[in-house]
Amino acid sequence: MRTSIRKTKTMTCLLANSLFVKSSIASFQSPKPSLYLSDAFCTFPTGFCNSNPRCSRRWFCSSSRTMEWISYLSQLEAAEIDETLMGPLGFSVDQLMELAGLSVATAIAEVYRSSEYSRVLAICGPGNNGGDGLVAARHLHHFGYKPSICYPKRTPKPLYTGLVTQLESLSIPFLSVEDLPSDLSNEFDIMVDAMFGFSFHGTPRPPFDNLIQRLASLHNYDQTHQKSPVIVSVDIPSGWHVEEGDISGEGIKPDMLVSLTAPKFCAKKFRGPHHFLGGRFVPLTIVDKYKLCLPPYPGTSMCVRIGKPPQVDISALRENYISPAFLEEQVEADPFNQFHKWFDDAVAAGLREPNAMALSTAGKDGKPSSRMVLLKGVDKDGLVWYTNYESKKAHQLSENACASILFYWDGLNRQVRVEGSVEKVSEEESEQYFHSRPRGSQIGAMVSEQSSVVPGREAFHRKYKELEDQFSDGSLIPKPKHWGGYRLKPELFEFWQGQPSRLHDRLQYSLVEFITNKFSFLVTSLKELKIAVFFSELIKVGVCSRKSQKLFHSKILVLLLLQAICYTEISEYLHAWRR
Ligand SMILES: NC(=O)C1=CN([C@@H]2O[C@H](COP(=O)(O)OP(=O)(O)OC[C@H]3O[C@@H](n4cnc5c(N)ncnc54)[C@H](O)[C@@H]3O)[C@@H](O)[C@H]2O)[C@@H](O)CC1
Ligand SMILES: [K+]
Repeated sequence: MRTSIRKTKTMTCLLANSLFVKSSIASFQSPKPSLYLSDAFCTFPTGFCNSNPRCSRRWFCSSSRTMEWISYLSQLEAAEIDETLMGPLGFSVDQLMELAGLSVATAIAEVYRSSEYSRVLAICGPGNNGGDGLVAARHLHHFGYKPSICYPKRTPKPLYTGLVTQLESLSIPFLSVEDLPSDLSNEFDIMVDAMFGFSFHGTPRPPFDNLIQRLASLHNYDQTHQKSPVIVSVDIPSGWHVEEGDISGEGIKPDMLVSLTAPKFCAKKFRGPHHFLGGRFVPLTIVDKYKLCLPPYPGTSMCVRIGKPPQVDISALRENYISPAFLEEQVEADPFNQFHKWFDDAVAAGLREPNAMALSTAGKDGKPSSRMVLLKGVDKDGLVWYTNYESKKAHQLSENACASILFYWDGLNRQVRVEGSVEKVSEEESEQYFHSRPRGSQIGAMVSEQSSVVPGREAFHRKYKELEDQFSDGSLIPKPKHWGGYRLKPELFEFWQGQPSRLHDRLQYSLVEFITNKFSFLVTSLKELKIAVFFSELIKVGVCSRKSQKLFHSKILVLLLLQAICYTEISEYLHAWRR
């Protein structure tokens, strides 16, 4: 496709503009919602509670930040579980420590990006809690952070000396207590408190008493609105009573607590914004024996947030996009090739569902609707997705066959907008794709009466089950008449690359602009042709010399040639468009 490319440097905040929320929304009177069949993209969230039927130790806590049903352990139980894991259950301390430290590092990385919080100080104690801190520091190094370690009471066991050697081989600096800068706030963004865990008792002895005090006093900076490092406590905020919490009220107030195995009783007193659970190794025997209620871990994650995420000031949410410049010289002449290039980048970056796109349509009333759908094909003819032909989008497209598609690839700071006209794909194409889908999805499409109010999930599931039984012999599941694909034929592509300070790069390919440019060329050249013909007529009647006559003839020839090229380009384009 031949198109014109236009580049716009913009200083507006593209996302903030489009996501602006009106505060008057609260006054909107909503009737009781009906249960609708959802659009294809939406996946049902997996339950958070693993609903252990054997769980009787539910903790109902009034704190809005704490999960209502999670189990908490006493100091004795924590020590017992530790012994059982490393005794009859066959775990080694190295294994558990590695998984615990990895959980801490992943929880940190989930909340505090290395681009903003790179400088980490891990203060490690003499026991296993200190070991977790050493392991977490190693993983954080590999995640792109710059950790330093303060490890004043080293344990001369092979496990710990090995961890130290591993860190030294990565050139991670070890700082003595004396070497620590007098103002920790200036030097570090994250303080990992890995001094004491569930075996702590009494009051902290030197040098940890002083180190704990220094961490506790960091919060004074908050009060003076200076930037202070965030504190991440491993398993227990060091110095807190394992069950009673911060008895004096003057202890460490961590911003993040990563409870390991299960939270200990003191965690009920945690008031920071980020409470995570790590240590994804608890076997069912332990769950049963201690009647634990623990949340399931999402996907392959090593940590899970427990407690509500903090309330945020939406207006303060902003990202400074750091990405390479996106210049005209670098782009493909054909927007489809450019799209493929960026799509491949999104796949290579491991982004989840890079084919997820927001589809916006509007019916004859002009009121737009958007929803996420999945791109299922792209070639020179356009972009294809499949859906229910009785859905709202289908209804709107029947009234107004134009749509806008938006891809947002977060990890790459990229957005692609595609606009154009839409038509149904052929029945054969829909049939072919329908039968390539998993049988469950094929039955789902038969069950679905999308965008209609359903009596309830029960009826919906019953129908699914009936059809599943009907086709359990593996026979061909017929494509429902109301199911098929759409193809958007692009008229405009806009590629957006986020840049620092909102100086984003946008490159636009516009077919309309291409045609407009070509026509304006034709009009100008026709005018010139008329003038040239007029003068060559004058020559015929002897008004001009023979020399000028030759000049006008060659001009006429050149103009005719250019016009022919222009006509060919336009007809090629129109032909491609009508395909
Ligand atoms: N399943 C589990 O039980 C797991 C436990 N792990 C970690 O292991 C921790 C428990 O480890 P440990 O049992 O080694 O104990 P800690 O790391 O909690 O601390 C024990 C050390 O602290 C010293 N200590 C205790 N009270 C003190 C005080 N008042 N002043 C100065 N020093 C004091 C002790 O002499 C001992 O050297 C957990 O909190 C957790 O971080 C993880 O590594 C993996 C799994
Ligand atoms: K700790």
